[in-house]
Amino acid sequence: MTERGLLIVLSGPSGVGKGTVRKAIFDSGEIDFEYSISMTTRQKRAGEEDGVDYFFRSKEVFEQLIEDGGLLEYAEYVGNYYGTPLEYVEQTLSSGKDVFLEIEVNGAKQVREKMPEGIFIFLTPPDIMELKSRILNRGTEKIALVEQRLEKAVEEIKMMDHYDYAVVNDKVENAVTKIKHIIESEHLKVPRVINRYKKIVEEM
Ligand SMILES: Nc1nc2c(ncn2[C@@H]2O[C@H](COP(=O)(O)OP(=O)(O)O)[C@@H](O)[C@H]2O)c(=O)[nH]1
Ligand SMILES: Nc1ncnc2c1ncn2[C@@H]1O[C@H](COP(=O)(O)OP(=O)(O)O)[C@@H](O)[C@H]1O
Repeated sequence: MTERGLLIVLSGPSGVGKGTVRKAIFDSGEIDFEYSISMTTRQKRAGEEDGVDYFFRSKEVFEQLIEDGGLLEYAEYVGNYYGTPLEYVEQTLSSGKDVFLEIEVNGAKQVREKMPEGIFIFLTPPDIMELKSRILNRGTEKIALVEQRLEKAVEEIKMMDHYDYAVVNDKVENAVTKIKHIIESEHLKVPRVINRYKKIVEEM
């Protein structure tokens, strides 16, 4: 039997740098994982592509998928739905590959309940003013939305104690190094290593 892949969940407030850090880990080429593309009802931003950044869908399509049980988790975030399609996650983990989710905190909580064997990593900003300046610098949100996202961030940071690891995103390289170490250490945990040996013995 193929050993199930690891489920890695990276969460944290909007604008903290989740997308930047995830892309940097992926681009380093040192860690192998499949990124689960989320579905959302929010408007596509300039430069975003359907099926790459998100599956951009209508509210009706999204709500139908909720009803059909097609989402591992979902959340409403500043007026839009965001969710993780279940089938892709399940098939990829079953095929032995690691899956990486980059989601907000309410979704991460649901995943923790359904798949407690996952690794839950919380990415934190060095401080709240730095978070504000990152959201402003990114320039993707209107000022009222920036305020809403910041208010939400304060609530989100309080949920840190539901996670296995907390990583400060001071410099992207630092956060990337730490997260790579976390993933590598998880692969070295004895129960996983024993499973690998069992597989070799079975095949002998
Ligand atoms: N629960 C959940 N949150 C998601 C999902 N995909 C993205 N998010 C989160 O939703 C929030 C808003 O995403 P977005 O509008 O793309 O803003 P950005 O991540 O700040 O660029 C962010 O915290 C995302 O990490 C998902 O599938 N499920
Ligand atoms: N360590 C960092 N130092 C400075 N700026 C950063 C850092 N990480 C990310 N950023 C910038 O902050 C903004 C938000 O990052 P992004 O990855 O979109 O966040 P999230 O996916 O958490 O919403 C982007 O403009 C990004 O370039």
